[in-house]
Amino acid sequence: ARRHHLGWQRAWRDAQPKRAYDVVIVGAGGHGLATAYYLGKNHGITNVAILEKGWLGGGNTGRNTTIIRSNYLQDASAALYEKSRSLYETLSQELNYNVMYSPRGVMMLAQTEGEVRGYRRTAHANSLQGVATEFIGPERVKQLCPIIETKGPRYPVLGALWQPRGGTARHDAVAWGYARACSDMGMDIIQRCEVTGISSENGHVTGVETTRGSIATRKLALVTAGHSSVLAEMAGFRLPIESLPLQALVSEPIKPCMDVVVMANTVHGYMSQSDKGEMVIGGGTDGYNAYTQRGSFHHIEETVRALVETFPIISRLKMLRQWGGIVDMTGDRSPILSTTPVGGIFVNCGWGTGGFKAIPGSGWAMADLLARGAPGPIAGPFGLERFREGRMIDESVAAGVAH
Ligand SMILES: Cc1cc2nc3c(=O)[nH]c(=O)nc-3n(C[C@H](O)[C@H](O)[C@H](O)COP(=O)(O)OP(=O)(O)OC[C@H]3O[C@@H](n4cnc5c(N)ncnc54)[C@H](O)[C@@H]3O)c2cc1C
Ligand SMILES: CSCC(=O)[O-]
Repeated sequence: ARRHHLGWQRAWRDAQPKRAYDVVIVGAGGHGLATAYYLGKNHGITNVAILEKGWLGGGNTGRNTTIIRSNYLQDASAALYEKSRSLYETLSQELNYNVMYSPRGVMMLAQTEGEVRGYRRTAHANSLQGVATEFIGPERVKQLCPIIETKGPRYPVLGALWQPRGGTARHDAVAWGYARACSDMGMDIIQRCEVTGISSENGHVTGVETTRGSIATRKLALVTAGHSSVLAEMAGFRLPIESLPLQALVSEPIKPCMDVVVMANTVHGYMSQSDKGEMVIGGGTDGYNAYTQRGSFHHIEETVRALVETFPIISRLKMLRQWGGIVDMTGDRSPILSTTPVGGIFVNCGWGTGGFKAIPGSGWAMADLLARGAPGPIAGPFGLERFREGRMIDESVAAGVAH
């Protein structure tokens, strides 16, 4: 019983930093942990440290509204997000950890004629990309989600882009599952260890300064979401990223009333119901750059008011909790998986408001880039150079809610 009891409690070692590693990853969020996991699993590289200034999963990965989908427009996005969505399908088995993946279906409402045309276009693109989506009419929307008012006076529901195998997963469990697997492979996850400086020699990285001492490495991955520009500045280069708060809120728990995810870009909100019964509600980013992770009253008003015509039931709900994260927004709303101007330094960032769904696919592609020093087919289009070349991968419409 004692061994079993200890086995149950064992999650990941609270490792002490060594003086040097083959690879150092800054940021123990979902993307950093998944990158480490696939480095070990796909490439046999395990002399790895994942450095986290707070607690693992405490950044955006532990603060998001957990929507998983791959119904983006561009071919490069479809390859990345569909790889990720398909890895989520068996992630619990892969990690032997229940990440509670729930393919309950995701719909993006069309509430203007422009959105009808836009989502029909995306549905056609998805069918060419091997992503299973379809454009459905208002009757089907009502059948799938009876609490929706499809005949609202200002924004009637004209249809939706429907992805049946989209859904949600438990965000903490995704981080914890990857962390335990990395620890079991002998990697060191070092929490409460902030990177405060990055050293290099003759244009190549040599190590990092941290609040727990210096650590040498010749291969460094910066995976720090809203703080990516801060880390890049330590290394002496800049990133085309803006950091803004993105907020979310949950209502008091109520009886099951919604078993799909609904996103409404026109009114700028989205909603699902958690397994505990809370309505999980999100909207757009705050209108200014900041590093706060707090909620704000005006946001409740803005987001709930936007959704109340489409979901009248929320007008009588009490809101329970509100919070924010710091999202790393690129101009084209697509991520950056890339080498950098400093030899041996790589970045995985720019996931903005929609990177939770990409964690497994991003980790897979980033591990490949780190192991081989050059991007594979999935990471290839997402290099930093696209911003110099003007080769945008424009997903500003497909972003969760148009930001
Ligand atoms: C409110 C909200 C709702 C969202 N909803 C969704 C959604 O429904 N679906 C979806 O796909 N995406 C969603 N997202 C986006 C998604 O959460 C993020 O894109 C994703 O979690 C980013 O993961 P990450 O690992 O890159 O970053 P994080 O999880 O933020 O991890 C980065 C880590 O780096 C650490 N760090 C920073 N600086 C340092 C340093 N100097 N030294 C050491 N460590 C450092 C931080 O502490 C942090 O833990 C949402 C985001 C928010 C905020
Ligand atoms: C925060 S928006 C969620 C998404 O991109 O599906």
